[in-house]
Amino acid sequence: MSARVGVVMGSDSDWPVMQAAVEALEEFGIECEVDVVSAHRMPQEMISYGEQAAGRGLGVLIAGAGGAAHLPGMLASVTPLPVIGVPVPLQHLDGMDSLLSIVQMPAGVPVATVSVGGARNAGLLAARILGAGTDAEAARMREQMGQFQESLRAAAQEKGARLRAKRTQRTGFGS
Ligand SMILES: Nc1c(C(=O)O)ncn1[C@@H]1O[C@H](COP(=O)(O)O)[C@@H](O)[C@H]1O
Repeated sequence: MSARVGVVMGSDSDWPVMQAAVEALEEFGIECEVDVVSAHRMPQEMISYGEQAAGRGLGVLIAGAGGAAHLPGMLASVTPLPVIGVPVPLQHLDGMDSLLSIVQMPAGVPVATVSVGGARNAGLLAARILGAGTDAEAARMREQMGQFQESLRAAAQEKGARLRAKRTQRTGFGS
């Protein structure tokens, strides 16, 4: 099966953050490809990657970058596919630079931006986008997403139960 999601990043130094997107996709059995594609450092290759992505069978692009993070927006400008941007936090500015560079896109060129370092949600959002189709793959994705959401609900309930149990264990003054 060919890759359905392209997970690209400005540098291999982004991988510790971006691998969470790949892990989420793998949980959903979604084939993905991973590469370094930089708008700043390899502009021609970046344009080719974006222009060819849909024709190669990809359905969603996840693009992570740090600092002056132009990669997600530039990819969005040359592909009709949905692009999810992941602001990667660097040593300075706590990722605010990455976040603002990705999220403040001009009208007409949308990038769905997740939180700073939010690569896992980027993977989950890609799964949801693929699950919005009308084919069998989409139906399978929706089914699995439902199960995943059910597991979230169960985990949250468990947290509540733990908290309540902790409070009822309190004995005496000041405990
Ligand atoms: N923001 C971009 C782009 C781009 O947007 O084209 N290309 C590389 N970078 C970012 O530079 C940071 C430092 O990269 P190095 O670690 O290679 O110096 C990375 O977070 C990368 O995403």
